[in-house]
Amino acid sequence: MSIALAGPGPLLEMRGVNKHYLMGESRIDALKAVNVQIEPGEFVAVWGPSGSGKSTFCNLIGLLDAPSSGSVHFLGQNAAMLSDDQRSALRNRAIGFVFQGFNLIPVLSALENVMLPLQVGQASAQAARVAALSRLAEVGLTSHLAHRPAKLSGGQQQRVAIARALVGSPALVVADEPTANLDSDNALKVIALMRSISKSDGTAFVFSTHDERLLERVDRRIMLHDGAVVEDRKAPAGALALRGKSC
Ligand SMILES: Nc1ncnc2c1ncn2[C@@H]1O[C@H](COP(=O)(O)OP(=O)(O)OP(=O)(O)O)[C@@H](O)[C@H]1O
Repeated sequence: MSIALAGPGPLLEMRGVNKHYLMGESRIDALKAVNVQIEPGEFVAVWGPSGSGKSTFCNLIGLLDAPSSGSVHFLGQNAAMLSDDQRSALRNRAIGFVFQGFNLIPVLSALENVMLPLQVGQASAQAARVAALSRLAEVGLTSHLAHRPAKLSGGQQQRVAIARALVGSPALVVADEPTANLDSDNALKVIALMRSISKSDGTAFVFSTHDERLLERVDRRIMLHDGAVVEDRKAPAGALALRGKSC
């Protein structure tokens, strides 16, 4: 069950967001005048060429970084109005992350990796174990609970990472290039898995990719070019239901 919105409105909103980085004397405009709303349960790809701003976009919607100007609103709250502690608490409670390099802890088993976010959040070991077992079953890894990451394939490691992102029942999962280290078969499987969980749990997923083949599997695609949104398109009604059958 996902966390409910405090009131009516989108799950996440970027309003007039600009983000620049300073590199010595030069300034890099990584995002320019971005206005985007993400609704609860949406399954969205952010795509574009290298350097177009996808990681910057993911960092901002995950409340990992702040815009240079404009604002990011999550669950009805302007992230800039929160203290660092409040922002961290909101992020820990309501946002899950999946990374390109999986970022699992090598000395922990699959089960322990998935339990960890809840244990850091003060849940009892028993409650963390129950939730982690359920999420690992959801990603089809019940038979690999005791495996350490090195004993898992790339696709299996990313499924553990997805289970870990979901274990706290977030409202939003942000995945920055989750398929970049996977072969095309595993990439399609990981996207199909994320989409199926998004539909069954009502969790919004936003993932970045430069792989156009994955765009057929999403509800909505947002294209970035040189930091600007140049396309924001929803899939035609019914198209995904047909495609979903072949996932
Ligand atoms: N911490 C940083 N300091 C300086 N410049 C940065 C920083 N992070 C990103 N940039 C620059 O901002 C622009 C957007 O980068 P970003 O990583 O968001 O793009 P991307 O689409 O994710 O690229 P890729 O697909 O190669 O990962 C690029 O020009 C990049 O060099």
